[in-house]
Amino acid sequence: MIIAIDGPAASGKGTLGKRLAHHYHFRHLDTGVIYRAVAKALLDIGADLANEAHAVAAAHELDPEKFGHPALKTRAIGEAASVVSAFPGVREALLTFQRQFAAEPPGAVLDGRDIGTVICPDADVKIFVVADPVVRARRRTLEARARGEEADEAVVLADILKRDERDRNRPVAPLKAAADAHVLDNSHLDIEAGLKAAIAIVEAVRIGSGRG
Ligand SMILES: Nc1ncnc2c1ncn2[C@@H]1O[C@H](COP(=O)(O)OP(=O)(O)OP(=O)(O)O)[C@@H](O)[C@H]1O
Ligand SMILES: Nc1ccn([C@@H]2O[C@H](COP(=O)(O)O)[C@@H](O)[C@H]2O)c(=O)n1
Repeated sequence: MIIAIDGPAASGKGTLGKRLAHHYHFRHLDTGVIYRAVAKALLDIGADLANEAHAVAAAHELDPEKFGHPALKTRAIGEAASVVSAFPGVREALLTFQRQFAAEPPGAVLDGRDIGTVICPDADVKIFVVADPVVRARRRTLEARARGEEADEAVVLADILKRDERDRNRPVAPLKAAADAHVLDNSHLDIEAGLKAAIAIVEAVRIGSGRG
């Protein structure tokens, strides 16, 4: 089974994806870290983020062993990732890795922006996670502060809105819900309640498809 989770910045995709994968004993891939890793590789060597050829080369040279690097979490890398992810060549370079990850048994949960629309259009279950931007900014600010970073909620909100705008309006693989996605608004749900709602969606699909 493949579960595709998409949604805007800081909507809780990764948190939900990780927990859903744990619940079903599936593998989990936060695809945002891949684009963040491309951005970090470019920033580390002082390359111009606007240069598609450099970004494509960096995408081809990625080392998945480094996807857990804590520096990938920063706001600056998220912003840079949003710039390089708009290059069609970068997305093309990363397509096979994501599809191969999704195809391996026993099942996979992938979260990102284009999982249900481009990477796994035939996913068994598609969930589009949303939350009020102010709620998302508050959660992200608390998360950064818990890591010991300074964070201003208004700046975080502006950053989230800017990134969503860019991700929604790029010509290739824009952020959007697949036509057959289930929208899950967690603005007023805690993490456990969000997980429960997602499991209910997955189970309804399994029962409907005769696999329950
Ligand atoms: N339902 C929830 N209730 C409260 N906090 C939540 C909930 N879901 C996620 N969070 C918190 O919100 C923050 C953002 O969540 P998360 O990193 O999962 O979002 P994301 O959509 O994966 O972000 P990104 O855009 O970076 O991929 C984290 O601090 C997480 O713990
Ligand atoms: N499937 C995806 C996942 C991410 N992106 C881009 O990367 C940026 C960072 O992603 P996070 O999930 O870690 O916030 C994001 O703003 C997107 O531009 C993507 O294009 N496709």
